[in-house]
Amino acid sequence: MAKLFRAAILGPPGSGKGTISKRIAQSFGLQYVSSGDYLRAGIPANTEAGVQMKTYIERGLSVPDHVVTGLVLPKLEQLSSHSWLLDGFPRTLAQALVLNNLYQLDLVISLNIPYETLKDRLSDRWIHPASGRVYNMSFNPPRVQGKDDITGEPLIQHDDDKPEALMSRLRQYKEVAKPVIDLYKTQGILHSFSGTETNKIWPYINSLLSTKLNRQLSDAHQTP
Ligand SMILES: Nc1nc2c(ncn2[C@@H]2O[C@H](COP(=O)(O)OP(=O)(O)O)[C@@H](O)[C@H]2O)c(=O)[nH]1
Ligand SMILES: Nc1ncnc2c1ncn2[C@@H]1O[C@H](COP(=O)(O)OP(=O)(O)O)[C@@H](O)[C@H]1O
Repeated sequence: MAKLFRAAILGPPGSGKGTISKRIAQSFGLQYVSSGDYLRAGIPANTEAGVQMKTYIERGLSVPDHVVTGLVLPKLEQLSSHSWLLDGFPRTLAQALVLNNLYQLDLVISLNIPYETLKDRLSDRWIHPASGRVYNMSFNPPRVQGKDDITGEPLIQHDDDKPEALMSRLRQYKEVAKPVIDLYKTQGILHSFSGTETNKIWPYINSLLSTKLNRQLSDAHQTP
């Protein structure tokens, strides 16, 4: 059996993690595991804890580690025979250490996108709240303006995607992400990509993954 491939993509809100992850999942057949999607889907709306969690998500604040790991790790257990790509997890060092105790990642992609670009993208980001589907009015607009492509339901804009809130979200992201990035750098599995356009970064990520996955496959074939 081919060896399983485990990867994660890191980057600030708006850096294109979701957009790039979907391309990776499609091109390389990895299972896509998004902590944001699981949090949105997994939080019971009608409990006090659920209401509190929703407030974190709506404001773009980090949800407590035990809540996120409690949702993501069981999903990974279900995917024990699959190769996967994590989007948005781990976000904190505590999450990274828990993950590290269970799985050895093969590759971590880190996206470095200038603040001005993030600000422009997020102020133009529209979301279908029930599914987490994301649109951008210039980059990937919905087929009908203001409506989700699949359900036809209205799209909304998050308050925390507005420039005033974004600055503090990004500052918080940077502080929290640094030790996570350092951990993966030390392990020699970190690959960073900088730029302002997803379509220009994508060919480099595509080629990195092709190389890594081919190498992994040929190593697996050589193992007696
Ligand atoms: N203009 C522009 N928008 C982009 C580009 N890449 C992604 N986006 C949009 O920017 C927003 C943030 O991207 P997303 O993948 O949700 O980032 P995430 O928060 O890191 O998961 C979305 O509205 C995307 O459609 C790009 O190269 N140019
Ligand atoms: N690993 C995580 N740790 C803590 N909170 C998280 C994590 N992943 C997602 N969240 C919460 O879910 C929200 C939505 O996540 P996501 O869809 O990845 O959006 P974004 O890329 O804009 O941060 C985040 O703003 C945050 O509140």
